[in-house]
Amino acid sequence: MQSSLRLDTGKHARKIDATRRIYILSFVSYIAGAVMVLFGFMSWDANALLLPTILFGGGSLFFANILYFQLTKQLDSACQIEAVLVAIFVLALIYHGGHNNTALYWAFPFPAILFGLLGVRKALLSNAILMVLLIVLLLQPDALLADYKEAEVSRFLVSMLIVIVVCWINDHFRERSHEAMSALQKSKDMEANTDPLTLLVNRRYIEANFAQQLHNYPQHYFPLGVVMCDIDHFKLFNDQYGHDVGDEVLKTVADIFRSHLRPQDIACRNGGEEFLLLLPQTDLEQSKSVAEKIRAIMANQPFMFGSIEAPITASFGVTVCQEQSHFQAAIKAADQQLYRAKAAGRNQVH
Ligand SMILES: Nc1nc2c(ncn2[C@@H]2O[C@H](COP(=O)(O)OP(=O)(O)OP(=O)(O)O)[C@@H](O)[C@H]2O)c(=O)[nH]1
Repeated sequence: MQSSLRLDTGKHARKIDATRRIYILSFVSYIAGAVMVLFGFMSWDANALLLPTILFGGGSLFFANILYFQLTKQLDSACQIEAVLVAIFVLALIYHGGHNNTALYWAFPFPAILFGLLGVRKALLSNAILMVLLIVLLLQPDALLADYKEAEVSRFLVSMLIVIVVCWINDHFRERSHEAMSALQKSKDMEANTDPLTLLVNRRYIEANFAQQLHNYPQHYFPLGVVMCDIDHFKLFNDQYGHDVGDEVLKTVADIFRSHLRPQDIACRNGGEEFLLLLPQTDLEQSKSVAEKIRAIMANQPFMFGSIEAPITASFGVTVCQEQSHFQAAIKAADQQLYRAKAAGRNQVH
């Protein structure tokens, strides 16, 4: 029987995070691409083609990458390609010096862009690589086309380092707080969907989450065996042994479901001493034989608790559901079958 609830808690958060990355990818590609092409025109000089080439080339590659993303929807690869483009562009621009040697100023937004595109760990690594390459490049002024002042270079490197560290701290704790919030939400959802006594799912889970699963993935579920199970004469048991011992019976019954149903089957505490078993891809005949197996296990294994040893039996109503729109009707039909099993003398499957 399924041991953990299938809840869509994290899915929504992941979707929002993907949207954030798509915004950054689009912003960098379209805006930075357009700015680079514009600067390419502005710095056009037939005798000095390197800077316009860097700018036109960079701009076109950014446009090509966003086109690649639009066509393939491969967000991870598009972000990784974008990060490589960003790094190459920064290095090329700093090597050249840009217009009037102003290239160093343009490097400052890129650590934040890398964090936005790649997530904390990969961004930290790529920023560290970028930083090392910048240091190697800038500490060999003779190898550069640009002409930076010594004081300018040292202040640039220190400020870049500060920007990277601040971005890293910011993103690291943003990610940690998201993880904590999503864990909290998950545990709240689990609590709301679980019966605290038996730790089986409750009716709320069936009506909200499971019904949605049926809608989303009908091929995984239908035909769906629907079994309603109710402990016989439970009131008498409670009256004779006390409510606490009755609780132990409910827990024992839940353990029987956990040990004897398949991982994909779902056992729900429907309320009181009534349970609903949902058996994916199981026809009526198979569902009846599952119910019969559980009935026999319960009937042949007396309930033991301390010095108490008492027989426990249950009655079962079985039906099968073929499509989502009949789900509630199938539960009702299983309930009517259960009523017949009770009326026919209990401890039986109908
Ligand atoms: N111990 C315990 N008892 C519960 C719990 N929830 C419901 N019950 C009891 O379950 C009993 C159900 O009684 P009835 O609905 O009359 O059914 P029954 O005695 O099992 O009789 P049949 O279903 O006709 O066989 C009631 O006495 C409820 O108090 C619970 O969480 N713990």
